[in-house]
Amino acid sequence: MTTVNWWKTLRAVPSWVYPATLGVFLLVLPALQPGYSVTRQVELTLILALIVSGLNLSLGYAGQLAIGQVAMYAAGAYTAGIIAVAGVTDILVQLLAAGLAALVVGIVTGIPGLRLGSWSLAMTSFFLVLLVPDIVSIFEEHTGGQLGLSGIPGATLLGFELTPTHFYLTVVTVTILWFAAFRNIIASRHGIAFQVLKQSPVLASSVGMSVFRVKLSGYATGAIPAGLAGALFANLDLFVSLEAFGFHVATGALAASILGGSVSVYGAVLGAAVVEYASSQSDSFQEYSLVFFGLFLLIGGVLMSGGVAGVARTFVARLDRAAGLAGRGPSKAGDGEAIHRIEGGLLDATGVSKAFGGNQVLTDVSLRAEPGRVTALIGPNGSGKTTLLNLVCGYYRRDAGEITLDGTPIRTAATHRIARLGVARTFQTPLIPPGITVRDVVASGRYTVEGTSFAGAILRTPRFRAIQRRDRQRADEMLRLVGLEDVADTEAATLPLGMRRMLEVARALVAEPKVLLLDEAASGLDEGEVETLAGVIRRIRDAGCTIILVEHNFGLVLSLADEIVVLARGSVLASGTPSDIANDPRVRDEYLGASDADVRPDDSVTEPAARQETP
Ligand SMILES: Nc1ncnc2c1ncn2[C@@H]1O[C@H](COP(=O)(O)OP(=O)(O)OP(=O)(O)O)[C@@H](O)[C@H]1O
Repeated sequence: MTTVNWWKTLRAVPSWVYPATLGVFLLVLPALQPGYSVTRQVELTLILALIVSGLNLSLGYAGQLAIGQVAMYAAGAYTAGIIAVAGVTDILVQLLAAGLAALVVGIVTGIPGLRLGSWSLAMTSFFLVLLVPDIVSIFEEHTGGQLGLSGIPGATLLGFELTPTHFYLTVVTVTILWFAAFRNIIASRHGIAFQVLKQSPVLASSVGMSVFRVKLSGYATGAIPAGLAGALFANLDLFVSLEAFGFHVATGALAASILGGSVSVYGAVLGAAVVEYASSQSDSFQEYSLVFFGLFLLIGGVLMSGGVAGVARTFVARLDRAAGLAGRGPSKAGDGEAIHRIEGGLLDATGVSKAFGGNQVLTDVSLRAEPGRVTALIGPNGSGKTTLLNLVCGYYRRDAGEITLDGTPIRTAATHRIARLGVARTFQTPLIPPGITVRDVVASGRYTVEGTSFAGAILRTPRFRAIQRRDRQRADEMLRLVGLEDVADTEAATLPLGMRRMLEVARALVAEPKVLLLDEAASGLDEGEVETLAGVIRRIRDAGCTIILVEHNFGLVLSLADEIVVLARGSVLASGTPSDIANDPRVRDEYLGASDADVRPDDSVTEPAARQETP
């Protein structure tokens, strides 16, 4: 068998089989009688892996810079220890209580940290770790203060005392179950939502996500495994002391996360294994642990971009390419793809004004976009086109004027609520999150269509599976529409600009919006790509969608638009049909900048003379 065939055989095996094999090996390990030190090493590694996985979830996937996992670990350990001393020795009850305690700490500290924005969460979580000794001292009577919490009775399960082997099996089982849950979350739309949010809150809200809720759910969910780890730790030595929750542990967890690859599920186990093994090897490692952790951070973060998991992914991608398993190139935009009827909405902006400080960007601008029509918004650079789109989407608050959708005023400035009303958009610079496939990028546009819970995602309920199937189906339809079905499994961020622009159109369209805002969707495309885009826009329009097209490509505008609104210095200079606009001398002077440009409606695709590159 050649190397290529070996690789193809390995890749044909479902990816969950590899971690499952490791899980089974750890479960049968006691039968090999490995000795106390090995089982203890495995237990400590898995406890650390649980903490690190929480960090991967909140920091790596959801992008929340916070290192409070150690405080949640402490909350879990003390909760389990205290209730055990009080007589509740059942490990299941302790795990539940510890997970809940950690979740509460995550929510209570996450709300102010995230509400205040910027670096607040990082600072809050930093102080949280500093607060642990004080809180332990305040409740000294229960926690044992500086002396530690001793006298914890051995754990039981449904009335039976756990032997050391039983306890080892409990640690392995809890870790396997959590990692299965973690993997299911990451592979679900919630995991994709975290990555969308990490790429850009603006993008997240444009597909209807509440940025605050998604951030909080990422941060708080990451607390749960730390709490479970705490409960297991309390039962390991039946003693809990402050030493286990210091900064060196927080830094060790961070080092393990970065070394294993923070944007990965199983990288947490790998990173934890390296850190735990190194810590157990010598006393000098313990003494200079911060220096070593710093080294691990450098190796994982700088030398190996994305840690060991990142290196492994690159390696796999290379072997896939060599074996011909990578996606094919783009196909022709699918003329045959049936596009559903879209209920377009009537978008009416009246007398809209907006100033940034002393800079009056829009003055008394009105625009009416109707279903089944393309309304183009054109004008020189800086005339306020994108600002108007941003006011429609709720990114900015208008100073004056009214914007209505089907007669209902859009009063809220919450972008995700406006997106849920049926307003979708693309961006001047495509916003495509790294690390997710083309299909998942499109499916992320359906985040608010048919809600699914975390529990549904973890347990893979029939409802969750049905919604996931529909997400994939609709995403594939959109990909066929824009001609990207052959690259559906490719990492989206690696696509060239033209394909990323098409991808944004597919993502915006997948939730069947009433109004589609296209912000310079043809910018940077070659002639063939512009033609493909024009075909797609016509089909969306014919399906009934309301389209507002901000575009510098005057030829494209003339060939596509049913109505054109020309902005100049923040005011409407002219509006009318393409031929009205093409023949309007004011437009030719102001916008085209050449009275002899002689642009006719049937002109080929050309850039206006006044076009300057936007930064
Ligand atoms: N958040 C902001 N803060 C301050 N000024 C802003 C902001 N957003 C836009 N502007 C200003 O508003 C004016 C209009 O910008 P806008 O991006 O809306 O123009 P545009 O017509 O879309 O230009 P282009 O064709 O280059 O994209 C510019 O002078 C810009 O500097």
